[in-house]
Amino acid sequence: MEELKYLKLLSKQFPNIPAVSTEIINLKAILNLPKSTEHFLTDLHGEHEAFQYMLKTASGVIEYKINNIFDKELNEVEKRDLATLIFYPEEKMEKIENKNIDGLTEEWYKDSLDKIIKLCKEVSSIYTRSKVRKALPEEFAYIIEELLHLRDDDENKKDYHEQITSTIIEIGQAKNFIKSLSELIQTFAVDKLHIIGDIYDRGPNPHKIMDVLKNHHNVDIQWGNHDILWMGAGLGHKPLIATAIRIALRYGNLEMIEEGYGINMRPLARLAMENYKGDICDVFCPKLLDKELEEKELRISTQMQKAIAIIQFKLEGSLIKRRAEFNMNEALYLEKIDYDKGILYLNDNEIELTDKNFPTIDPDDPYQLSPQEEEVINQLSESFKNNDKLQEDIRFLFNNGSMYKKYNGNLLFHGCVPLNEDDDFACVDVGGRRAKGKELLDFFQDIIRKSYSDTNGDEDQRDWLWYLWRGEYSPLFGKDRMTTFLRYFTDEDDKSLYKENKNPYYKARENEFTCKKILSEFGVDPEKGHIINGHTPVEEKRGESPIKGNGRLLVIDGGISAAYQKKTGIAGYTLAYTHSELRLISHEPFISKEEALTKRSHDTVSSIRIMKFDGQQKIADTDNGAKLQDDVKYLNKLLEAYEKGIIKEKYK
Ligand SMILES: O=P(O)(O)OC[C@H]1O[C@](O)(COP(=O)(O)O)[C@@H](O)[C@@H]1O
Ligand SMILES: [Mn+2]
Repeated sequence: MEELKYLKLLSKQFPNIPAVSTEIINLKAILNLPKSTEHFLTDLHGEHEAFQYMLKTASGVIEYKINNIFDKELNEVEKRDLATLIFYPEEKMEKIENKNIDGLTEEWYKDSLDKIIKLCKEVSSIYTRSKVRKALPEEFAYIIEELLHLRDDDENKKDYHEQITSTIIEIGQAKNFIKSLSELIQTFAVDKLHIIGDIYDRGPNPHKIMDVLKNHHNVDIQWGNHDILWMGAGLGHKPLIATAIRIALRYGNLEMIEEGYGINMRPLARLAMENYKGDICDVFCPKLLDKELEEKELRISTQMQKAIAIIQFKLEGSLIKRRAEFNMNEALYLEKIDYDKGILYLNDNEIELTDKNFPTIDPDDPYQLSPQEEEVINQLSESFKNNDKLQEDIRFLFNNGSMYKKYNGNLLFHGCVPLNEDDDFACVDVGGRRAKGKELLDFFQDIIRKSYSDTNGDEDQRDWLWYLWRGEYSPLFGKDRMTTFLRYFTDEDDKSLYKENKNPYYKARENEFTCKKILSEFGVDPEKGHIINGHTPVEEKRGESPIKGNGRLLVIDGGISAAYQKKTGIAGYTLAYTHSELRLISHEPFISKEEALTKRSHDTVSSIRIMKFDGQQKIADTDNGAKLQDDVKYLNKLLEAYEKGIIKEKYK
């Protein structure tokens, strides 16, 4: 009965036998198309240019195609020229124009258009006509569609094709065409983009990465700890705002806050100058990566970092006291200090502080903000909450992100599934109950969504975002503690004070057994699926492998973040999942767009094949394919109902 009701509903969309039949034929054809490419990136950490490059090149997929199609026809330099024209069409054309006396000749345009059209045909060939049509730029949709559907061997249409390209050149539209077609190639080369977390912090341009993601045709995000930090900050959570600003100052990225988001930092600068005047506080000096600051600017920025760090520690202290269930008393440092002597009493140890200047701390009430600190953080909180760009960015993160994702037989998450010392799922007290494994991640996901949708701004809910940033059982953080305070204020020979211990997950994931257990817990086939992780830079230099658990788990954070490249020795891994293989790609550090444009040889990416499929993976083998197959099943039933007269056909 239920089924009949459903079929009747379906008959509104497909009112007669020809309509149902057309749809069945259409869906069956789609199921037979090759699976489109998925591209996995992680830990972008504000490195907008490197990210753009990986995206534009589809981690080597485009160069790979150029190699295949133009194998004999073009030499290495010509192939690279074609590749860079597709990656950076405007800049590349400008370069050639400036170099050649004749500028861009008609012959050059013709030749380039021909090659680009050929490549575009190839990358779009795995999609249905209707999907291709939807991706076309409005202004040239009709012409591009014509060009893409002309067959190379159709002699009759050869003149027609040539006529189109020469007219494009004649009417001065060749540049625009090359640009549009290049963008199309980039769009078609990768159908689905997965970002396994950490878009924010350390690098200079997370706000620009967000703009790219917001415009992407098909992206999902698995939240990282640094994203949660900004999502909470955007909701006005003060300890998270203080942390986000502190990290921006630490990495010399004030510009991102002031210009990228247009947040006024003058009140904090004033507070810093008034309270920390003459304070040397070297440890608060920004880690400058590629720019130099003037002496005065450097001093102010250093003092600002200290000022906001103290605000952060005070706010965190109050939060830890308010939320006993977070179990973080260990981090209540400010009340364990003898301010006259400058000594920290920690677990029976007396530790001399390296910096004893705490002008805004009242030893009797160390977590109390001074009136000026209070004013500054309130003003910052209002600026964050009322900032249109930031609100747009975090809305996108809340709406398009999740704690984990199951996609085409793989399990994607940023950090870990917390385990205990016995390598079992850690059982954690959360929100008045105990949860572990998938249930724990679902709990967090739920609370994150509520923290956004609950417009009354329940502070208790938002504290969980802070917990996810740095709590012991946070699947996004995956360490037992965060030792920021100790790293700023102590300098013991014994660096164990600073040690942040990773959750047992990070050892256990070396075992195939644990990986399979986790895959099963999340309902993913343990024999075929993979866990795909970010978060911990793979130290290739020290011989660490990104492939763990006998191939069941892949860590693709090799450090796109410039700040981590010394440690890793490379510039990150990405993963491409095509219809024929799963391929892990290791990248050399990205220097600059300029260098990418002038390089004469092809990209120095090396790749490891994780899995090669027998034959070709079809759409029928994907999650979407399963849904389509289900649709076909019901359409067949509808067809039968029409044939048997159970449901009456309608014709207009
Ligand atoms: O190097 P910094 O800026 O002090 O940051 C270190 C902090 O970042 C973290 O590594 C977290 O960031 P990641 O997710 O990028 O690892 C903390 O564990 C650590 O306390
Ligand atoms: Mn992380």
